[in-house]
Amino acid sequence: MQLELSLRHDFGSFDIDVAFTAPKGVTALFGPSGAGKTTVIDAVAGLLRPQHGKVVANGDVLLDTAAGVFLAPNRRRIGYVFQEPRLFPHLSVRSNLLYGQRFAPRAAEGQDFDKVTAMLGIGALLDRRPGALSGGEKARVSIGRALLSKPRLLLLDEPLAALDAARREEILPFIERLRDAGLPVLLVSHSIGEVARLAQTVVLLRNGRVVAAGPAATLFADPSLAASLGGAEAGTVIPARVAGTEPDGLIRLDTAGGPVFVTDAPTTPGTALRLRIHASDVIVSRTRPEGLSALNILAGHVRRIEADPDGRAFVEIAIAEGQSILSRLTQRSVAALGLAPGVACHAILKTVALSRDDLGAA
Ligand SMILES: Nc1ncnc2c1ncn2[C@@H]1O[C@H](COP(=O)(O)OP(=O)(O)OP(=O)(O)O)[C@@H](O)[C@H]1O
Repeated sequence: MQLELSLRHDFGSFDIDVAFTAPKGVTALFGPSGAGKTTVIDAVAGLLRPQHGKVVANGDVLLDTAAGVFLAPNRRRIGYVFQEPRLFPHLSVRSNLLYGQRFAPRAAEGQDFDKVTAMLGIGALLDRRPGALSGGEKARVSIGRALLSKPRLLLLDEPLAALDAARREEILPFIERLRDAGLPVLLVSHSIGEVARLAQTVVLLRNGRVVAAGPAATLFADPSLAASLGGAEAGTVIPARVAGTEPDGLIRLDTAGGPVFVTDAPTTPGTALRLRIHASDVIVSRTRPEGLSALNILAGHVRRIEADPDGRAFVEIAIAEGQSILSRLTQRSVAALGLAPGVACHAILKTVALSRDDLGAA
């Protein structure tokens, strides 16, 4: 499944001109408020009829202004989950879910009622009304309703924004499962942590234009994009695999740059994970440090350095072919250490800095 989109529209006070391709998996639209994220997904859903544009989902043309094609929203087979779950308050959870199912084409592939309710953990809620659900439960029901319409593509517009951290943590694994089940997802999110955890592809928007688009790991490792992709919360995502539990309880993850020890992670050896490493949690040493309490020392070399206007810099450290992590240092440290592209160095991470939030399913 692949989504190709080009879109030009002038609202008068704001004009948007974007084009990108979303391969299968989760594609995140990221950017500041007013960048045009919702406008893009509204055009995909058919809620906006742009002045110029083309939307092709797996070869099916949903919109082509040049050819006069505009498929009505209900014929696009797209599931749209809004920030606030728009459930029918007078209907039970079961009836809300069945409402989604009414739109599913008979022959369409997709998961059936029992599978969806089991996957989202909402089987016990079926006879309740939405008013008697928590925010996280409502979000799951609204994702379930969208899934039961057997969409070819799921649009998630800030589905977790209204939830607290605990409820978010409740939903994230379900979105990971959708991704793993192969359903393409276009996700709008303000949270760089969420994007890092879920997205394989990132489209960075600003002022109605695409600033950068491509594989998430590549964009996150680009120091020149770090200010836009999180700023103080910027970080990279690297693959990791659970090696086992140490006698002292720490869990060893193997990465291409060496072992990383964490306190909270799945313990089944062999489990593949995505490990997010915050740039501000990484310090850099030219020599391999001795007598240091931090256990996580990854060897690599400097690839790129990008200075900030505020006296700091993002340093990209390559730890393996195609894998980098970022460190956020003061420019003074960069100079004192003599860091420059090609210089060998060690990236040091504190074990306690690596929390469960930073580990996602691969
Ligand atoms: N129907 C409309 N008429 C006029 N302007 C509009 C319309 N819809 C959106 N806009 C403008 O387009 C711009 C982009 O809006 P959009 O909702 O796509 O941004 P966004 O990136 O989703 O922002 P946020 O993160 O705040 O939701 C905004 O300046 C908005 O005011």
